[in-house]
Amino acid sequence: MGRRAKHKQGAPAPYVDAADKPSAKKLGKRKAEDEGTRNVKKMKAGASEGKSLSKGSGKGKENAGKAKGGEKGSQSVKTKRKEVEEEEEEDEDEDVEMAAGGSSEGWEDVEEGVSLKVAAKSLFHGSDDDEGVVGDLDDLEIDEDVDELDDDLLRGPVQELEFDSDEDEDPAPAPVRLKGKKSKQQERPAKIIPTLSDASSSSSDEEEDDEDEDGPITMANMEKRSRAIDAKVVRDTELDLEEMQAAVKDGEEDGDDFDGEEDEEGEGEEGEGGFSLPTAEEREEEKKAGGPQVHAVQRRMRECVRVLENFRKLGAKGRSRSEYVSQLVSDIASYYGYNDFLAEKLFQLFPVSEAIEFFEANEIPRPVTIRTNTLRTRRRDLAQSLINRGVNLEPIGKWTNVGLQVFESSVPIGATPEYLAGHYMLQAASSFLPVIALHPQPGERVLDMASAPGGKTTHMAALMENTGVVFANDANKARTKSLTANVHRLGCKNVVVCSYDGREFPKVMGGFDRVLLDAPCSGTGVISKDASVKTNKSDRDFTLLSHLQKQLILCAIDSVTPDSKTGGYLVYSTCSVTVDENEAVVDYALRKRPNVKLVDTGLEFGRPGYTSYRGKTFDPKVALTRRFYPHVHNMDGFFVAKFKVEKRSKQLQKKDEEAEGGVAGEVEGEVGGTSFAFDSDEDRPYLQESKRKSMKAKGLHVRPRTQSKPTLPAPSIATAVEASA
Ligand SMILES: C[S@@+](CC[C@H](N)C(=O)[O-])C[C@H]1O[C@@H](n2cnc3c(N)ncnc32)[C@H](O)[C@@H]1O
Repeated sequence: MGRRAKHKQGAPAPYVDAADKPSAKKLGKRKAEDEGTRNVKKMKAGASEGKSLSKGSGKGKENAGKAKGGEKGSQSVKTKRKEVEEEEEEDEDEDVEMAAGGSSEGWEDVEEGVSLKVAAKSLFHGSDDDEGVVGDLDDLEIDEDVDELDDDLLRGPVQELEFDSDEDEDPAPAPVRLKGKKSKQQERPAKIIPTLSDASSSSSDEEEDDEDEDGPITMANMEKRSRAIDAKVVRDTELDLEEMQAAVKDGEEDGDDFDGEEDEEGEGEEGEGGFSLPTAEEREEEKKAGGPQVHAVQRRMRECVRVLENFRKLGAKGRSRSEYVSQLVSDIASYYGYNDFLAEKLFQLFPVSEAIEFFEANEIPRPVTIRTNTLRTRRRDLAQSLINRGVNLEPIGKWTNVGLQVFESSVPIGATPEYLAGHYMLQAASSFLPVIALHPQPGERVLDMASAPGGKTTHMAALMENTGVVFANDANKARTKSLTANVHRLGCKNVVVCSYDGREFPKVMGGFDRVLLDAPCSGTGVISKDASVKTNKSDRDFTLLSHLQKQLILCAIDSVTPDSKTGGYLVYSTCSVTVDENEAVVDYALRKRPNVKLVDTGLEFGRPGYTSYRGKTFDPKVALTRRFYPHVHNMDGFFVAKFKVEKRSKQLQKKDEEAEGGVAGEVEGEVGGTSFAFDSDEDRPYLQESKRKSMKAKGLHVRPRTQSKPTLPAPSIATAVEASA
């Protein structure tokens, strides 16, 4: 609850409306195209006309005018939200529940499971630096499985949740009728981004495809239509990229930067174009008066984006860039419902206007997708069966041969006979990625170190054709129940479920050909499913999570046998977009384990990982990692890195053991005598800083710092471009 999608942004407009109202910016560049090809941004423009703050609207005066016209409301953002909430409650409650991953049921188990907490606590204490740790996992809200939809949708149909509540002729789980209010999924036909190879192979099919645009999807035309749609989305995406690069270039030419460090003053006139940045006093007054009005916030955000994109020309004299940034971040936080800390953290990841697109995309649910279980059926057979039941679906894209995107359904997609028979898994498209990257082979010995509820485990079992063995581990015993249930339902016979803290590997067991570490994380990539992330994450959570992830990744590396004849790989993934949980962890692993190297993920799309970020420089090979974003790829925010583990030279091994000193001895593993202790020296300043903050928050006396604060400076323009390449 408390999501802007619910309170401020109307349901995405149906196709036709959306076509009539593309964003101002895009209108100039693109002809109105087949609505089926519209990506998330285009839809958004039409869907939230007058409300959306997407890139186009950020620049379009037209929209600014509309927002101005709507300024008559006298309520604050919060009051306004509350009112809208009441109005919409009946219609949308179920919808939001679903979008949030419907996770309430799946998550209740998590609370019950104490094993993780106990184990984690003891392990933290066992580590080198537990004095510096001011909390443990008890205090952490780790994202555990919001990228998996299986548990949620098992208990309720996708479309049914979105239909009029008075359609009670078809109670769940019986099929619901398609008449009446359209589901959001119907209104939101955006495709998940395909690969460029899709585009090139499909051009000849496109015209034909247009002809049967309105006809039913059949097995015969399904692939073809999908390819054509994919191709158009690719074109859109390329245009978006061009636009973004042009915007960045403009900024460069104008001396604009994204690092926020060079806090120069603007040259423009204060009040130019009817907008003037509030002073500190005005902001204070606004706060006292109960916060800004919703339309005023919208307008101010647009104006700030516009100014920041061309600061030298548009920034008011005497006002600094950081004042605009600070105003914008504060408005983003109140408008989208984030705490200030997280709003700023996420804002810093992108160039200004792209940041708004990211926040906007978090308000829109991602497409519903399913993964064919090839142990039980073939995708074309599954698609046919579901089409016969009234499900409107298409293959996700060329990059997966098992995924289907569900657009609408007259039956509960989580309770069809095919679902119950294990023919498919309800699974976010992003969740396919780490398994594709790991590429497990038949006959191998594989470890899924943090596996519940088993979306990726069962995918791996299928790729291995039920041969070899997958050890599916999860520290949370309660969660292994749903994991076991999925393993059974999908007919995986090569899976062994176990429950250890991942940091106990390879002591428990080692010598794996491949390891997947789909790490516990903050979930900043799945905010559209779990809006609680917006407010429940603090600086300290990220410090603790990053620390845990670094410990886990070293254990995962040491669990891989470099002697593997077929493998020797580790894939590290998270459903988070923060650098601390991704590139920083990967870079740490590279430094601590010289016997591993990053290799290409084999994924055909995704942005390269940051090699430098806010003053921190990572190994250049970190560019081989891949980032996925809701606003770019129309899938959950995700991160994937693939490592090849090689033999350690005796010298290196000795050196490492010496460097790790006594700590290595504490938890020495079984595999090849390799040490796998976590060396947390480099985290110590961060942990200490976190402790300071926590003490301050409690009103305790804090001694002055002995060393400088471990903060990272803002990103340079080069970094921003690099990240968006
Ligand atoms: C992102 S979820 C995994 C989702 C899973 N890979 C899938 O595809 O269904 C992260 C999981 O890590 C588990 N976890 C948290 N801390 C852990 C630890 N120290 N060792 C092992 N598992 C842990 C959580 O219980 C949670 O199930």
